[in-house]
Amino acid sequence: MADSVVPTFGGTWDSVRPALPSSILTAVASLGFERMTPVQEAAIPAFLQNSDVIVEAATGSGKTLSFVLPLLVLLQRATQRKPLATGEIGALVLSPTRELAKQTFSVLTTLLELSGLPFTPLLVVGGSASATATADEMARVREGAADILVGTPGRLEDVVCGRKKGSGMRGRPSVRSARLEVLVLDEADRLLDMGFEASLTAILAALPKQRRTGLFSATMSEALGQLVRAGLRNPVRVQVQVRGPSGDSSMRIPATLQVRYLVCPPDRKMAQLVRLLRQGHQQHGDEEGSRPHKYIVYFSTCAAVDYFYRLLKRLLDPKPEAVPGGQPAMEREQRAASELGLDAGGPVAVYSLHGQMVQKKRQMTFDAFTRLPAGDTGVLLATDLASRGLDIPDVDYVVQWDPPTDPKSFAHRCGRTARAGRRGQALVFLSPGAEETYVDFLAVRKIPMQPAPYLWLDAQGCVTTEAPEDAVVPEPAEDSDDGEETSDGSQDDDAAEDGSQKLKSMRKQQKRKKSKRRAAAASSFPADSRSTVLLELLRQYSAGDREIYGRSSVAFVSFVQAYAKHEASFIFRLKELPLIEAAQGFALLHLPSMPELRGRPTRRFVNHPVDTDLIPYLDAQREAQRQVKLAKEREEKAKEKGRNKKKDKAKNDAWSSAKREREKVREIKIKRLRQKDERAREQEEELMQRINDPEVLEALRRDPLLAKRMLSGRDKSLRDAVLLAADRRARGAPRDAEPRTLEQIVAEARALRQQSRGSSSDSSGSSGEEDWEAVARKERIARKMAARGKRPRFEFNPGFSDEEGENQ
Ligand SMILES: Nc1ncnc2c1ncn2[C@@H]1O[C@H](COP(=O)(O)OP(=O)(O)OP(=O)(O)O)[C@@H](O)[C@H]1O
Repeated sequence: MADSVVPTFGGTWDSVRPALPSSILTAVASLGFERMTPVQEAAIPAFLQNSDVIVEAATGSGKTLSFVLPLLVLLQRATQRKPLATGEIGALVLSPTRELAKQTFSVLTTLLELSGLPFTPLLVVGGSASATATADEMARVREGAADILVGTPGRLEDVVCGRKKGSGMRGRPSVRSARLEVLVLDEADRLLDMGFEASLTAILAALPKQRRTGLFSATMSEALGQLVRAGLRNPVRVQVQVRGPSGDSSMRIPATLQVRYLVCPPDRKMAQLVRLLRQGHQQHGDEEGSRPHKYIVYFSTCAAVDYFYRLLKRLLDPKPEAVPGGQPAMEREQRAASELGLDAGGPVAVYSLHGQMVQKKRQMTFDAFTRLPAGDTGVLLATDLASRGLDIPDVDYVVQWDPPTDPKSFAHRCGRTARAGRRGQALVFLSPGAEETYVDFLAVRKIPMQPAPYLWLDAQGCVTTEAPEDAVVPEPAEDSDDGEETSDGSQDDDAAEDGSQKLKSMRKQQKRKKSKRRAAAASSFPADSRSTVLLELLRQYSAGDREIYGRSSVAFVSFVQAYAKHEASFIFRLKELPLIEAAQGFALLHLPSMPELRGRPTRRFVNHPVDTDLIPYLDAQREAQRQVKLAKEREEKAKEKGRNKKKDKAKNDAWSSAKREREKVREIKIKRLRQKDERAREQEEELMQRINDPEVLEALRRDPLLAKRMLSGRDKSLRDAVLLAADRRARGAPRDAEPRTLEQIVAEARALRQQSRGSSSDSSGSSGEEDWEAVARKERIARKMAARGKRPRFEFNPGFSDEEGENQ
């Protein structure tokens, strides 16, 4: 990359008023800095004149020196008459991340060494590389060996406010801050965000009101609402803006930074990234100093960084031990990679950096990437942990795989390149559709972007911006990926009956049109077969290495969750994100089960045929451990199955015996009923023989209502009548000349019954009762049989129907 320094510098150091001490002038001269940057020129005098300052200037414009130099000068002034006592601190610098705190600490240490000023700085950050380092740090704080503390809010709160680690309770502060002269909040807008609220409030409360406070950031105006919390007094606002290319508008990014965007479906991002890395080498060959060789690629989540780190490492810098099948397999893979133009320019060193890594590894990665040998190509995959303040030398290109959740981070991410007058490039991938409005959104925020061309591979595997002739634009997809229905409009015609329905129908139509437009936008990209081949290659990596496979779904799910949390949610709408393409872009073997995929056209996603349980770890020891674990799980499952079988059997047995019991009871009941029926039948037959007395039958026919009542068992008198008739016949009594009514017959029967009760035993009565029950039963049976269309076995027709009887 060209080292050309754009003339963005101001006056010389000795022109500062009030003048900087000679020790400081010597120090900056030793650093090789001949002139001040515009922000230094404006902020240093303001801070030195005992004003609180709020400084906003583009990334890489030299803000660190803008506060470090005045801090040293103010501290020197304050301690000239009365030096700081043991345990007293004179200045405090707060940074949002450990990396940034370390970087500031290093600048401070260098300046102190070069200037010979008698102050001792101390770095106070969490997660020290070793327990010894932490103990050492604390011992130095206790001994009062520090005049200037630089650190992160959490740890500084412990030291300044005396919070007891872990308990959250206050103890005795490790330092005395009554004579604190200068407080600096670097990346102040981030520190004033909610995440640091508690620690920051506690620290500010512990510091004296009489102090100089400086707030510094590239996106300071975003935090203006919270400034009052920082306890500033009549602050001077320093805002350094950059002239745009047309000279009329101001920009929030360095003039040497070219920011571009590429609209492409999410499944093309990987191919674009890889081609971008290769393009740099291709355009500039090995001509040292002219080609980009240091890239940072930002992802929204730690899991995505972890996953893509493994994929890219295997793709761009393969090692035989990282390939299943060793050297021969690696050579085969390299041949495939060569067809995709991946081998041009030699290996690319891949690094990863995010907040979930242990501090030691974080530091090692950071150092390794910072000291990447000249001429080597390196890519650092990072989260926003590395977006602010980090001054990594010679970063040429910043790629944003996803736009940041917090829009403020966009400028900070881009600002890792094009620092201190160097040139740099930044690229952000946007999905077709709603995300394209991000360009206007950033333009309003004074970050202008230009479109970037889509990168292709020609027949020789070289990166080109020309689409190959055979690249065909596919037909728009039938099903849109936004979960909205795409029925034709005809069915809505009926719905437009009243006003509200009309409105509803119009809205539906608008929605459909929008969704079709989006689908058309997504599918208007010519097919890129080699991008698909690349994704297939990555899927193969995943299918052969559990280390990669295990992280794939987690990365994708975390990406989707982060997407849903975008602060610019009116642009980044999960509903409109083509999730299936995004999953393909993550080279997933199968879609994870997640609620966000409900209603999406998942049929478009082709699952990989591999049995995912059989995917091994390449590390033999880890795989052996997994196998042991699997065996244990299988054993446990088998045992569980056995236990379940027993349980099931017991359950089944219990159920069967209960069933048997129920059947037994039923059989007994049926048997009893049958017996009862049999008895009833016999009784009925007997009764019917008796009732065949023509006189009784006649009477029954004549008085059907009474007959019905009696036969239905509500009046047992008929039974007596039958008995009487039987008696009369037995006695050979003559029939009356006049036909008798049923009532007369019954009355006679009753009288007779009374007589016979008086003279004979009760047994005859009881047998009579049984007969009458049988009569009632008989009548019921007759009715049932009639309903079934059968004739009763006995002839009995009292001459009425139920309905007639009831209705009368
Ligand atoms: N006067 C100067 N002349 C030349 N280089 C300078 C000068 N001042 C600072 N630099 C260099 O510019 C680079 C960027 O400086 P610095 O890290 O202070 O930027 P910054 O404005 O704090 O950026 P950010 O907003 O990203 O934190 C550093 O490498 C630093 O050494």
